[in-house]
Amino acid sequence: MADVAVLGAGSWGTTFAKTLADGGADTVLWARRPEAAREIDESRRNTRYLPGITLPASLHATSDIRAALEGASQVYLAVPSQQLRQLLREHGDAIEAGAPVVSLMKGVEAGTRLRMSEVIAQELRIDPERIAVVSGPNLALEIAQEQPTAAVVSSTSPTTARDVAKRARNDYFHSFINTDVIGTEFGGVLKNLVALAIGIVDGVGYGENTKASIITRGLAELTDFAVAHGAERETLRGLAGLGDLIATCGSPLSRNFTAGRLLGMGYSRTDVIARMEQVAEGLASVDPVAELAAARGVRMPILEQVRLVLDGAMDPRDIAPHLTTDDEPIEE
Ligand SMILES: NC(=O)c1ccc[n+]([C@@H]2O[C@H](COP(=O)([O-])OP(=O)(O)OC[C@H]3O[C@@H](n4cnc5c(N)ncnc54)[C@H](O)[C@@H]3O)[C@@H](O)[C@H]2O)c1
Ligand SMILES: O=P(O)(O)OC[C@H](O)CO
Repeated sequence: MADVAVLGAGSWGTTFAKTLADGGADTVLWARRPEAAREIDESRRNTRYLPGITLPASLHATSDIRAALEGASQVYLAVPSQQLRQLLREHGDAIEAGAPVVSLMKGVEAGTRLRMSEVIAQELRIDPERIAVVSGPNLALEIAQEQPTAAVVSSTSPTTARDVAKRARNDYFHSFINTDVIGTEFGGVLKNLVALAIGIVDGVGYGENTKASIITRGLAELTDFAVAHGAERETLRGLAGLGDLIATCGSPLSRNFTAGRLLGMGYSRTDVIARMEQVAEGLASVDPVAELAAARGVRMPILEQVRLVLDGAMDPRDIAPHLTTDDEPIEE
């Protein structure tokens, strides 16, 4: 029995489990594939997702999800967003009563358009005060290499946020806290969409002016969207907004940037999905976010263009920080 359980042994789940274990938490990582659990447990490696990284001996792995959850006083979730509901439906009853449940994910559920904390609350029927989310400029491999990094832990309960932040920290990883779950979650979701746009720009071969223009307008766009849904404007200027935009839009480690780059090079949506070996959450979040924006009347020209490129309805070379139909100057 471990004190802390992490579900999902991809690049982020494994890195976060290492981060917790390096901070002194007695941690177990659940991997769907038995061979992945065996490799982590016996060889201290997860070669598929974290090449070159040696995992701490104190971190244990199992493919038995119910054994992983037994006795865990905190549960961290790191599976692709579209898979979360089914996982909780099948195994949520094994989560210990009262244990905080923490989303490490950055997606919106297609169809329901719900954020991950909302899916958790709905499926587990637990008090939102027991739920936390972690977000920020957190490219997994850099953290696994123990490069100094910060994130923000958000919960409507300051106590839950503090309890999680105290565990999720070590010499190279620091957790700040806030109570703006909406802003923190939407920051992580929407930066993926801007990263897709920047990847498209890169794939086309445009330079830094175009990228800086789109990142800056992207920040305005995602802030308007989040605020319209109840977020605090300030959150989007923090680690979960601006911070994550800088990391994700500037790094070839980002899967969303990589997916966008392929689109910019002329690959179709289907080809891009087929070529991605890890999850690029932005691809599944584009439509639900566009639907949410339309419902609240939020103008999102960058998102709209990414959507058109994905649908094959726009030449990637035409992507710009504004819509070509924008004739009248608008306020910055
Ligand atoms: N990788 C990062 O740098 C990073 C950083 C911050 C947040 N995140 C977020 O973390 C979440 C997970 O991303 P990741 O990078 O670990 O993805 P990944 O593609 O590296 O790994 C996904 C993991 O989920 C497992 N999985 C897939 N389908 C599943 C299912 N139906 N049930 C259970 N497990 C399943 C896979 O086997 C794999 O172990 C995403 O929402 C992502 O946005 C990732
Ligand atoms: O690889 P991405 O594009 O999913 O980005 C990973 C993290 O969210 C960066 O903070």
